Amino acid sequence: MLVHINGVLTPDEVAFCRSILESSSWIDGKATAGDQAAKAKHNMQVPEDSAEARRLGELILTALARNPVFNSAALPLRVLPPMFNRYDEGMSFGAHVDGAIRAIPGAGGMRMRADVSSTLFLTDPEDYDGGELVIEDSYGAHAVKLPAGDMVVYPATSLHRVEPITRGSRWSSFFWTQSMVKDDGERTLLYDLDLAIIETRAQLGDRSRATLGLVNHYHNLLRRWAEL
Ligand SMILES: O=C(O)CCC(=O)C(=O)O
Ligand SMILES: [Fe+2]
Repeated sequence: MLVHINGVLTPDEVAFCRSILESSSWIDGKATAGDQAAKAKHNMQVPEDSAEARRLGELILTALARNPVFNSAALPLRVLPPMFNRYDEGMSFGAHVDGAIRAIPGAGGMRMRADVSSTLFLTDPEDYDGGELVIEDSYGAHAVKLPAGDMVVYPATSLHRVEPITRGSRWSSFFWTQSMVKDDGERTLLYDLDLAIIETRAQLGDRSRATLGLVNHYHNLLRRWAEL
């Protein structure tokens, strides 16, 4: 399931992130990629352990914690500290799949499973050409290019790529989430059910038996599928 989440960061937060990133150091993005992905990866990243990445990462984690759509779609158990990348003219990231298991920085060798991938856009679409994030699923390929502050969430199981930049520069934050529900199909059912519950609550109120029944069903499915 591919979900577009509006306004994860406010315009002020985007501007703040961009001002910090402007004075950060940048390294070759191959530093954090596995062997196959590294060959396809032509971009720049802020070093994971830099003060700038940590500070902005905290800001994004706080924004995610308050975002109901992210919490419903990803059902996060752990979120890896957000990282920051940039593609200047001519840069791209060819087709690849994200590694299944990642080390949690500073957690004494603890690792987590990457179930959900996210890109949070920090550049508005009119400021660059190319740079679409193209995600493949059983319905075909989806090209995603969102306003600054918006985010796309997609299953880490999908092949994806970033098209070459032909003008300007595309900045974003990207990160992985271990979900309480590792299977994308089950997560999608829970997300759709949550949307139906929101609609039912609005139309029938919280005291209706229909609302109560659906909420009961939601929690019972989550109880059945969640791994903590
Ligand atoms: O820049 C993006 O939108 C995606 C980055 C990506 O796919 C990755 O770093 O694995
Ligand atoms: Fe990726």
